[in-house]
Amino acid sequence: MSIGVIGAGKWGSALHFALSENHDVLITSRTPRAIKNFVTLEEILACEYLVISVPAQQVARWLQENFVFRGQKVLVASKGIEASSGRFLNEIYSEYIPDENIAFLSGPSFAVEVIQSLPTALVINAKNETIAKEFAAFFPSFIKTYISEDVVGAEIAGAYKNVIAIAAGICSGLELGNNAAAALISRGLVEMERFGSVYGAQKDTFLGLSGAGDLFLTASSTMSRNFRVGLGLAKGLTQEEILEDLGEVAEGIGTAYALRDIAQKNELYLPIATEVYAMLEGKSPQESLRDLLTN
Ligand SMILES: NC(=O)C1=CN([C@@H]2O[C@H](COP(=O)(O)OP(=O)(O)OC[C@H]3O[C@@H](n4cnc5c(N)ncnc54)[C@H](OP(=O)(O)O)[C@@H]3O)[C@@H](O)[C@H]2O)C=CC1
Ligand SMILES: O=C(CO)COP(=O)(O)O
Repeated sequence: MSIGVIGAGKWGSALHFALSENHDVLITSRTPRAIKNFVTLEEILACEYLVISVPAQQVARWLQENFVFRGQKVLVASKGIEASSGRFLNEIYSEYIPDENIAFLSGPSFAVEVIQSLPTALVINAKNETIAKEFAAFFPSFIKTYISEDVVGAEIAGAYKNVIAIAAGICSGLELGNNAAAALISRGLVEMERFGSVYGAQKDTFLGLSGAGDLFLTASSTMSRNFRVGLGLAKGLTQEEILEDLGEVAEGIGTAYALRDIAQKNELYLPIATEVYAMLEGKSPQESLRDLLTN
């Protein structure tokens, strides 16, 4: 049995660390690194189990240019919706990997805490229960794992909470208070669930680790990159300035563009996501938050 991680960013590296507790795990990335067990992509693709942590906006291109399906079982660790097409990750991956071979990771999990072996709970979501259980068994004891069949629900929850986290960061940056933050986060959860229901997602997914759990984590902490994007917008910084400062991926940005497009095409009411999109496009955060929070 062999396991390989693709993408040595913050999350891929943390997952590599965690999975290595009980297994010999290989890792690769676009940029080579002098770390233990770092190998070529070709070697990783020969593994039986793959964990892929390539940012959502790059996944389609990465698969097209690099991926060869040889019957591997794949755990997708990214969270986001493709901005250019509005496609969910499970749709993008389905062109390369059959449903029975793929699982999606969700739940509240800052990489910096996983890398310190702090207690964390994750959900492995897959249509094929056997593969979900196989991946769940690889995690060390400090990571409690759950399994679920609600792939689309987990995916939407994980992607959407990043957009709400941006809004929460703006709310905090504008010093609108705890009442406003609680209103925004709870309305955000309702908005995520309502959006998910259009795609057949289960309500319970939004009430549990993948939804409320991950939303509460990211929408209330400066450890979240997406929350920090919100803080930057509240200061009046542009998207470009914020991203340069951050130096890491903030999936809520691309996902806000994707949601705005999906909302327009399908006439869906997504008030918070639509305002986040508008602020990313230059609308005043004060005006947006007033529109969201007051009569
Ligand atoms: N950080 C966290 O706490 C968590 C993150 N996630 C999700 O994991 C995913 C990855 O995030 P994270 O690792 O934190 O992000 P980082 O910004 O730390 O790293 C992103 C990595 O993606 C790689 N990358 C960027 N562009 C490409 C490309 N075109 N082709 C191939 N690889 C590319 C880079 O590889 P290289 O450096 O080799 O160039 C980089 O290391 C995101 O979807 C995020 O939402 C999920 C849960 C927790
Ligand atoms: O998804 C995450 C934690 O579960 C990480 O969130 P950020 O990308 O906002 O840091």
